[in-house]
Amino acid sequence: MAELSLGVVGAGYVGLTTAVCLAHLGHRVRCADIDKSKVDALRRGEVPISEPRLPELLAEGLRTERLRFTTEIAELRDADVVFVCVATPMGERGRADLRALESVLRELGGLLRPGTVLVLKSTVPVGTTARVPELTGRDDLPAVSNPEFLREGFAVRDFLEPDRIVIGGDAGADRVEALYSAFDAPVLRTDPASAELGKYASNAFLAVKLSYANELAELCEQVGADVRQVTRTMGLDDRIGPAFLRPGPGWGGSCLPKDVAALRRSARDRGMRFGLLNAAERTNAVQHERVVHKIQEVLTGSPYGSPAGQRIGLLGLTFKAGTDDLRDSPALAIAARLAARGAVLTGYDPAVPAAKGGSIPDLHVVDDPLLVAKDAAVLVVLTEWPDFRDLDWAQLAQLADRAAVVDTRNLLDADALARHGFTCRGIGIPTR
Ligand SMILES: NC(=O)c1ccc[n+]([C@@H]2O[C@H](COP(=O)([O-])OP(=O)(O)OC[C@H]3O[C@@H](n4cnc5c(N)ncnc54)[C@H](O)[C@@H]3O)[C@@H](O)[C@H]2O)c1
Ligand SMILES: O=c1ccn([C@@H]2O[C@H](COP(=O)(O)OP(=O)(O)O[C@H]3O[C@H](CO)[C@@H](O)[C@H](O)[C@H]3O)[C@@H](O)[C@H]2O)c(=O)[nH]1
Repeated sequence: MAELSLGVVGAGYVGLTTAVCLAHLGHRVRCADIDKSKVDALRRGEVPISEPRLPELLAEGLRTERLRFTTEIAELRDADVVFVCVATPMGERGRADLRALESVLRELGGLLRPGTVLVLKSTVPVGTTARVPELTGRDDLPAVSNPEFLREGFAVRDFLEPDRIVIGGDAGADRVEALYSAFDAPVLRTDPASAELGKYASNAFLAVKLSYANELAELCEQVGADVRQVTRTMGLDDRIGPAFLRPGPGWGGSCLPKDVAALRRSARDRGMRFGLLNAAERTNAVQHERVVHKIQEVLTGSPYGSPAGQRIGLLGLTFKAGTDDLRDSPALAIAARLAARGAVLTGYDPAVPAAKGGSIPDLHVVDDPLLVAKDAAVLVVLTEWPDFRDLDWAQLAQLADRAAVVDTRNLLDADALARHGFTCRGIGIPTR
């Protein structure tokens, strides 16, 4: 297709990935962000987040001069299509906070040429795309909802090889579809409301599935079953599928919690109680507490015993492996609960340097897993980094006060750890 001039607003996980990938596909892309230090870093070819392939694609875009970064949104005025990718975090009473998005749309309304297509890639509540004329003050800017489904840690891969592309809208939708013509993925053309809701519905379903797995893990412990075998049994049924059935410390990240809350709230605003979402959220909060109880049981012999004054070593701080993102991390939620009860916490994460972790309250972040083990009464695996399997567990056993592990991701080989004298308690599996 003919090379288009594209604009992207927001250079975060979604905006930066969109910008570098569209430049990679041969388009001229201007990416605007209000964060000057981020823009300066990107111009130097430095990627502020940890995502495979982003550095190479950024370098390529800068080298070919197809990709440029700016703090001036006005530089997007000649674009044929503008992708809006700013954050829509959790706001009051669970509602999506649309202030950044609304302000961007107002600004764009003051500068774009008639006919420029506005693409909402940010996750937005039903009805937001329909409000674009009101927010821009223009009726000559076609608006399309094109939700993004990429996962952190796989951002580039998921963008370039998506499971599906959803394009909600009428005017302008053909031009957006053409941008994706090189992709081998089903394209769903929908109305804007269905596209917007499809995004929330997908994330909320994943959250429900995870809460189900976490609750099931608890039942497994009660009845003496092994959740790994139970979920394998379920996952081999094509109708269920094996993904998103691994129990853990709770689901987190910058998307699932805020999107479940926003969907629940938008149902509530229309007089509907979406009970399943309430239950999934409640189960998630309970999961944090279950992990704390498990740790307290290992420390004191009782799930309700106090961890005050005890040294606890945390292995993994990010919300999942493969990312350096700490936003809404269950690991930090659990750390906060333990710290509030007087535990003394040290943490290590391969993606979180001590300098960056310095801002986490009540947690001393170190750059060496051995320092986490030193004098610890228990080690807690909170993120499923595969590197943790290969730690020098013999040395950790020598450094620790007690050789005890709570493995909230069922990551470690309990038999191998037992050879070094460790007891290892997982989630939903028989204790060794
Ligand atoms: N992170 C993900 O994995 C992911 C995946 C799919 C969809 N989403 C959705 O995409 C949206 C963006 O998420 P994200 O994680 O990329 O956010 P982010 O916080 O990583 O990035 C947002 C960027 O927007 C910039 N920004 C804020 N106001 C601006 C303005 N007025 N003008 C220009 N730039 C501005 C910020 O400085 C920041 O760099 C959200 O709606 C999110 O729900 C996120
Ligand atoms: O079997 C599993 C799978 C995931 N998780 C947890 O679930 C959370 C979310 O994981 P994931 O969905 O991989 O994270 P994100 O990168 O935030 O991606 C989700 O949120 C994005 C933003 O909307 C969407 O685009 C993606 O499709 C959607 O998967 C994390 O805490 C994981 O540790 C588990 O506990 N067990």
